[in-house]
Amino acid sequence: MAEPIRIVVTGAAGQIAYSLLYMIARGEVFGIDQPLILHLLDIPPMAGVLEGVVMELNDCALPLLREVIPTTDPNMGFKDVSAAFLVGAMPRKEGMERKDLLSANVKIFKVQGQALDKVAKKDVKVLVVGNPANTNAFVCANYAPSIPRENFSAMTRLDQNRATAQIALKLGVSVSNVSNIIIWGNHSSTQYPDADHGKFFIEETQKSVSRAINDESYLRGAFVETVQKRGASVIAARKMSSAMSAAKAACDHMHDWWNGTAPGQFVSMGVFSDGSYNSPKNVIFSFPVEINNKKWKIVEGLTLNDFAKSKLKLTGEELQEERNEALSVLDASASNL
Ligand SMILES: NC(=O)C1=CN([C@@H]2O[C@H](COP(=O)(O)OP(=O)(O)OC[C@H]3O[C@@H](n4cnc5c(N)ncnc54)[C@H](O)[C@@H]3O)[C@@H](O)[C@H]2O)C=CC1
Ligand SMILES: O=C([O-])CC(=O)C(=O)O
Repeated sequence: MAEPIRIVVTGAAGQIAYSLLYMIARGEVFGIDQPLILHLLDIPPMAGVLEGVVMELNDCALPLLREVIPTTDPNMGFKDVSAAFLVGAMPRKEGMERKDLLSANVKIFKVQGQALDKVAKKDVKVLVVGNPANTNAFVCANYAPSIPRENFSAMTRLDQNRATAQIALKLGVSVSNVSNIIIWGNHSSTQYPDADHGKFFIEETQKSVSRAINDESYLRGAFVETVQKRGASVIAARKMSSAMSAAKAACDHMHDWWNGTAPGQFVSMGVFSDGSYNSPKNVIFSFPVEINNKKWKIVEGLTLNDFAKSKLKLTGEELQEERNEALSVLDASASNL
């Protein structure tokens, strides 16, 4: 069997981690032949809860799990890790937008970027889940200059999964038959869920999602809004933000980054923009990507109509605003030292 690899989950005492740790430790992300050492990072007030999580992980008697290391020290949490799930951050409550969390959460990602830079493996794959995820990933990467920028990503896979599930429901097919639904831009209510390039299989034939649905007002209206507002709808119903589905999406994102995408299929990830599709450069923007040998590549050459272009412009502008606000929060906190 392979040598164990070290994986860190931050916010390990929180609700997303409670589902996520189990899925990782079962082998759902890195494979059923890959032993793991799990690092569980949280803040000092949660040290007692972390102990309980460690007990439960041990009690699961999972064959791949070689060791569990709970810690409240980022330098120990990130030491020699090959993959990092950055979940630890404050969640929003009813009535808030995700960007309202910016001033509270952005500082966490500065500290964690610095620790990753110092002690993680240089090829570490970093997935930021904590909100506002795109801007936090931008901050984290900027404080980890010795790690390539393409190793930092933000999670829009939950949005992709939500969008795929809505389309499957509309078509009356299984989600596993639907692919290439895209999330563009920010993990926020300005994101653009796009089914125009979607495909589905029925009776062993591949068909176009938009042609089969043939309802532009749905695809530009209710579909887009349902996905944009799904996080808020879950909060309104549960009084807590999505956790089980967020954990599943984090596993899907890292699984595909680690193992690659099938030929002709793409997935959405927030990654550093190179200006593709007229997006602003130097923000973490969600694009359709194909993955090979653990490297993602933006899918180029897709045709966007004027409606899509206007949506990409809006979400790109929001990301630029968030980035500028994050930088001013960090400047202000640096000058208060
Ligand atoms: N990108 C996405 O699609 C999604 C993102 N989220 C975001 O994920 C984050 C976590 O959500 P939940 O697990 O529900 O929250 P939670 O409140 O249940 O858990 C968060 C955990 O992070 C810990 N934490 C806070 N600061 C930390 C730090 N500096 N280092 C390590 N741990 C720290 C807390 O002590 C807590 O245990 C939130 O920001 C939420 O908005 C949630 C769902 C989907
Ligand atoms: O909506 C929230 O605050 C949590 C989240 O990011 C999501 O469920 O997509």
